[in-house]
Amino acid sequence: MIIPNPIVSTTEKVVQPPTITHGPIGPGPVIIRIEGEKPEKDDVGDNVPGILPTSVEPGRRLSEGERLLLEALAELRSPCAARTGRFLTLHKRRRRRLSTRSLNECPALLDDLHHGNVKCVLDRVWQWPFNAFTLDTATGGRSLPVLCVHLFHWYGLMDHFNLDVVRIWKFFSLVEEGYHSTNPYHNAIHATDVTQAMHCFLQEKKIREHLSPLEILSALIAAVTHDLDHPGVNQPFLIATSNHLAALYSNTSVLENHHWRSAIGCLLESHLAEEVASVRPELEKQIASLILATDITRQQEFLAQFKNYLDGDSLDMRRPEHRHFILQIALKCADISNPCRPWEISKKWSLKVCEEFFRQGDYERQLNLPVTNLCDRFSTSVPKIQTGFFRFVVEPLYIEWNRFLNTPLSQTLMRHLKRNQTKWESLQQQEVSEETRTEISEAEEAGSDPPTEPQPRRLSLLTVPRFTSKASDHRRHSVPISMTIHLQPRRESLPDPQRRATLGPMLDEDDELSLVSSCSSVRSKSGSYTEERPVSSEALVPDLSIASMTSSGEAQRLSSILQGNAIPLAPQTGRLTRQQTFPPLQQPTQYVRQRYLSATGDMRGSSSSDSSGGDRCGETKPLLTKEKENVDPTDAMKCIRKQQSQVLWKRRKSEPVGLPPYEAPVTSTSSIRRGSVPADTATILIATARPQRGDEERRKRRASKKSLRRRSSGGPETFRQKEASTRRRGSLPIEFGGLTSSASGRNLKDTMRH
Ligand SMILES: Nc1ncnc2c1ncn2[C@@H]1O[C@@H]2COP(=O)(O)O[C@H]2[C@H]1O
Ligand SMILES: [Zn+2]
Repeated sequence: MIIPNPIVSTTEKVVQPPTITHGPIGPGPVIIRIEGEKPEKDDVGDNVPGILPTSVEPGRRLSEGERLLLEALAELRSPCAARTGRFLTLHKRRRRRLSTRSLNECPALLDDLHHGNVKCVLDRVWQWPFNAFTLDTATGGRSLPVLCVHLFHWYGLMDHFNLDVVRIWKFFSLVEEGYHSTNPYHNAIHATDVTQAMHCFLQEKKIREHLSPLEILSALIAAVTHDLDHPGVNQPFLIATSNHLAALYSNTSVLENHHWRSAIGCLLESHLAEEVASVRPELEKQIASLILATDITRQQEFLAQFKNYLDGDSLDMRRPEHRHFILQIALKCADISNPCRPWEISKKWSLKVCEEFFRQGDYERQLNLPVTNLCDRFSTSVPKIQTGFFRFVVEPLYIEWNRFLNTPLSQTLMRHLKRNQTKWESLQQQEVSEETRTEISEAEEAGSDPPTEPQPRRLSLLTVPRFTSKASDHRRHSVPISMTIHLQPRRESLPDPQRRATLGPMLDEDDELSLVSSCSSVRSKSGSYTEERPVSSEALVPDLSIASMTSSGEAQRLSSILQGNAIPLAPQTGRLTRQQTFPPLQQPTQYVRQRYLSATGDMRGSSSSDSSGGDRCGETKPLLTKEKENVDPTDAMKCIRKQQSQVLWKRRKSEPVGLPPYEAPVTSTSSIRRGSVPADTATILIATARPQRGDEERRKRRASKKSLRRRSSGGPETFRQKEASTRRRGSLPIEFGGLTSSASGRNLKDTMRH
């Protein structure tokens, strides 16, 4: 079978403004790229799908005027914007192009592949032990379109709806592109996995024999787009960071609303919508409703209804609304089906999803937001998350699903689920016993009884800050100084050797991610703590950034277009430019470079100031006020810190304790005092600092009852914690609550709220 090349379109020639690219150095000769044309041999590098480079009028050099004009056009529609502009929370997509990407230019090769490994995988696509990672490898990272096109043929949807295969390819390529390949979990492979699970469920007799082609079409499209353009953080994070999507969807099913609307956007952009014009309203309605059902916070609602139907034996699959309900449940089950895969596959998903949680925790920490329990790599672990998720989320749903289907497939799912659950429980148990052992030995070492005060779990795995000599010099009390989070550009970490040894039998050496959450601190011989460089996992190189659409105005506009209330934007102007919204865990310089890829004038203005390394706080003000939801987090954080420093400085003057001279702004390597520090600092510390187990001073304090009593009777931390929590309003991060008393804090809060 010849797989159509999704890129070289012979049937359509989209009229788009040309984009231009320069040679490697300086403006140089200009190559014009025109959509739909075949590339020159040597110019097939980093193509935007649908835009292939070619030299028009070979040999002719452009005049200066033409060059400037084309440059201006390119600014409007740069390759980056073209690649990322159609979605709302886009970011850099593929960091490196897989070498097999060049297969796009060579369908015959792809065909060979298809008849090889890919065919092998696709031949078994109806079976439950499906490994989406294998398909992804076999297809050179194109599992999503390969699987979907295969399924569309298999179900006869191409013939039934008379679909153009090129448009179908284009549609799935757009969808694939809309997934963030740098998300460990919410990426195109997850979409492939869920679609395959959905395919298995659609094969179940109880379901299959009643479904109409339109329902199959909706179910497959919903499955593959259900997490489209997922930013890798959850809804509470979007709300807490005042993301424009949260405002757009009134804090309700924010991501799911965004996913289905992005799906419709792909239908439109690929022109598939035109091909299904006769059924389009119903198709869109079903896609929206199916995707909205995947909101995990609505689980109880669906589960209760499902139980109701099953208890009353009242499901009638001849009724469209009942079929639709079952498709909703099927998609929900498919979405959380990874715990029901064979252990090796399931475990891989578990590690990936947890890594994504932990990254969110890192963002929260960096922003001084309260770290979500589930996302705190220092206080929870993969086995703990998994046992909870399996028990409280997956099992209840799958029990009912099995009750409904009651087939070999559903029994297989339950079997895998139970087996995997037992494995995670046993891993968790080992973890607990190991921690208990560690605590006892530590207590013995400190010459005291085991601590009676409640200790955060897994304290021994806390990241201990690197104390700069300067900070240590200034330290006056026995209170641990903390807590600057040294966030390196994110990498995956491996479990520490000790823990790996404990969990050894359950783990493979090639596990890409840490089974435990993190063990990034090690103690050197000298007794000081150093950070262990986490081990990189190439396949899971994290986001450099997460980005968002230019403005909520554009989001609103897209929204109204999708609802059919507005004239769609012309292709040239309909592309939304990208801007970062969330903090990148990387060096600011790298971030600046990416941040200012946007063609927005204001942003360009800031770019130069950024690179000059001047006082960016003042310069980011227009950003904070003008482009509210797209605040550069690096700038925002610097502003926050600067303003904090101003507050601290003011307070310090009246502070009874002689504090070391404060050096503003606080940088990532400076430390924040704890204990006797001024009120606002303490509040910040609560959000960022965690007690450091193993810290010599803390051991001493633990051994000293007097010291313990002093702490528990309302020491600064206790007091501030109380104060911080009472001050906190709504979804406002703790840190901002702590700043309410100061004018600068108020200003900052106002600014951030927009
Ligand atoms: N193995 C897992 N462990 C913990 N959470 C999971 C796991 N699999 C899925 N989830 C969560 O369940 C959610 C289902 O919807 P999403 O795919 O949007 O995001 C998913 C994750 O947040
Ligand atoms: Zn999902």
